[in-house]
Amino acid sequence: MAVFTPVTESEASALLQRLSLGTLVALRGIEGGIENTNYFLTSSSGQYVLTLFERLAHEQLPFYLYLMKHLAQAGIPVPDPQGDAQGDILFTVCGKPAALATRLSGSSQLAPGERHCAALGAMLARMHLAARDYEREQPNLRGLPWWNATAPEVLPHLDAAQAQLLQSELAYQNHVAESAAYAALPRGPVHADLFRDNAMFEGEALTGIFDFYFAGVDTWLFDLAVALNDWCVDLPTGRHEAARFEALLGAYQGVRPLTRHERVLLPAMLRAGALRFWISRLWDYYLPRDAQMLKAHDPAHFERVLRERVAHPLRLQA
Ligand SMILES: Nc1ncnc2c1ncn2[C@@H]1O[C@H](COP(=O)(O)OP(=O)(O)OP(=O)(O)O)[C@@H](O)[C@H]1O
Ligand SMILES: N[C@@H](CCO)C(=O)O
Repeated sequence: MAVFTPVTESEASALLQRLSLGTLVALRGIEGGIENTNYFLTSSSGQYVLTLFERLAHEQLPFYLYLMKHLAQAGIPVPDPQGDAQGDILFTVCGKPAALATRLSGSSQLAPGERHCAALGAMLARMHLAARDYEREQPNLRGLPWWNATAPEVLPHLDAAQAQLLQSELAYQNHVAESAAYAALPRGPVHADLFRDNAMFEGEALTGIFDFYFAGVDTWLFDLAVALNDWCVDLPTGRHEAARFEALLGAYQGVRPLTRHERVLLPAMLRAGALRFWISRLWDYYLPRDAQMLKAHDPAHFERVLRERVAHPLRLQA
């Protein structure tokens, strides 16, 4: 369970009062999630999620929270951070930066079919377009500079073959990032962590996407690759699953067709997406932080995905 910081009912009530959102009815810690403390909060005026940010600094948070607000106002179904009378949406609870956002209905579809993937792909493209006029700037803080900085911390924990893979893939991604094709990729605010557990469905209808706390300005193609690597993968083997892959990519392109450079670099970005989560999972696994109960994600999965993407690059027709 991801309750790193316990919140009392009186602390939650004080926040509700500040936001004029009625009186507290229920407060329940949320299991799952490995980054932040999350509670479902029901008040006399509605259902919300209270998040205490454990790793992110106060200065980084306005980018995420105002992005969510921007997207919500543009009609993208995302949690809408609630503001006080001054319009502030970032607060302090138990000494931690905190926000209260609307709760999405539905539940995550952890075994998605083609229709779920298509709904997600279309929404991802809509989200990219809706974020184009978002004015705040923040790089993807889990981008290439972070991979380069974090790899030396995890390398001592790897065997020789893993270390070789990590180092050669990093070298390849640094090389790609210096290319003219990469510089030509369209970019903007991206989610950067749009996994199955960060979307909600009711049946086959997508009711929303959430957990924007890895968002940043990066290439749209990287965001798409992260989603394809999770939604369209055979989990035991790490192989891509063609029907779901076509469904997600086709629906994305139904809203925003890929550019020529994006088509060329998709195989490289699928590798980049696998590398990003292999490194972060290694980091969480070998260098864990305190938690009441913390279940680290399995790093070996993204090692398999990366090996697959290197061995069997997907080619799109030019
Ligand atoms: N706005 C929301 N509406 C409905 N449910 C939510 C909302 N925000 C969070 N949740 C629930 O809380 C759980 C944990 O949230 P989340 O995934 O954001 O955790 P985290 O620790 O911040 O992130 P991570 O995915 O990085 O582990 C989700 O799986 C979901 O069930
Ligand atoms: N989506 C990440 C967890 C952090 O949000 C992972 O699966 O490793």
